[in-house]
Amino acid sequence: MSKLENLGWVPSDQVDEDVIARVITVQKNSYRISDGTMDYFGHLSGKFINEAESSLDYPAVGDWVEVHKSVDEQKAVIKRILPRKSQFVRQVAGLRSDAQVVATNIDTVFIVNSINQDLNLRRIERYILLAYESGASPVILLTKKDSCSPDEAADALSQVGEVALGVPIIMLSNVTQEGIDEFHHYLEPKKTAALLGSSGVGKSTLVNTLLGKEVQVTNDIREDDSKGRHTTTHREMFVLPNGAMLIDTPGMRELQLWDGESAMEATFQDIEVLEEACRFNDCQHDSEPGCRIQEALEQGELSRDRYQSFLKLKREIAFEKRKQDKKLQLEEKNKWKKAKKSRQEKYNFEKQR
Ligand SMILES: Nc1nc2c(ncn2[C@@H]2O[C@H](COP(=O)(O)OP(=O)(O)OP(=O)(O)O)[C@@H](O)[C@H]2O)c(=O)[nH]1
Ligand SMILES: [Zn+2]
Repeated sequence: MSKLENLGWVPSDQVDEDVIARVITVQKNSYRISDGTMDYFGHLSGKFINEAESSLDYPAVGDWVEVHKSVDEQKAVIKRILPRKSQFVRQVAGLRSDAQVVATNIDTVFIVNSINQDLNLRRIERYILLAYESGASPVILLTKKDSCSPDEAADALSQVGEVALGVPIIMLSNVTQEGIDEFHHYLEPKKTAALLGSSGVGKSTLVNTLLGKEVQVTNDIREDDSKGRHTTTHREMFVLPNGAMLIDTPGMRELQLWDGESAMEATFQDIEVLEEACRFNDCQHDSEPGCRIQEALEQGELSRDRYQSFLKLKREIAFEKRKQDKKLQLEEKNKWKKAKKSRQEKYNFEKQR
């Protein structure tokens, strides 16, 4: 068995495993990659940079890349990225619609919320949407079970169950360790997981108990900085003692929606069904008499908050899509301008001959 499989690689006869590695840390334009035996400093080949069309084409934590390794120097030239199974994309603030890939090839994403303070159903919906949009499977973790009464816990579970259709929900406590075993059950060897959730819900505490002190040290990277000193860089992808991988990168904490049309259907299956059942084809589900959505809202079958949240997310996605379309238009225009210029140059050149 190749060492790559310990990093989650699925053997394929189309790929030569000797030249494959996985990106474990990305810092600005420097990459750390691993082939399961050794870590390498990675940098992009000139061809790679030339051919990259957008920021989405650059390597991110979790990517499988084809490399040319130099074992002696622990360096590797990254030649291409293998097709991604899933990707989390973050938007970069600014006028132009631009995006950055935060993490890729994630099998399971844990949506972390604490039960006590601010259990926010709308935020959970949003995270489920993000998970589906990325291509990963969501699992919901409700933390700090120790800080609420059994009744409150049961209430939280039923509320979350209503918005998280078909998504596993685990309640746990880092203090009493209740539910931790069930959580571990979802961390499968050779599969990659990531944590998603607001600040303070207990993500770092979970990661620390998962890793234990010893493992964390081996997962840190020692490298020379520009002044020749050894500095320790925090690795962004860990191999857990049971062989599961965990991605913990700051970018995952700043995720926004990005082209989630199909993910909307998975997240709001109940509303999709109601919309389809509406007997008016082009119903705005606004005030039309006999509208199925309106009926469900009035009868309490569909909560008003959930419907509002659905509409809001839909608007947000439509807005993003318009922004992306504008960007595409602009790029098309530039391409055309370039082509026109080169035609002009060719013409001038031929005229001179
Ligand atoms: N009562 C209780 N407190 C917890 C539990 N888990 C974490 N905490 C506490 O909650 C606080 C925040 O936990 P962190 O693990 O730092 O939360 P985080 O999600 O990593 O937050 P950021 O690093 O800001 O994203 C800390 O004071 C923890 O001790 C739990 O299960 N029960
Ligand atoms: Zn309707």
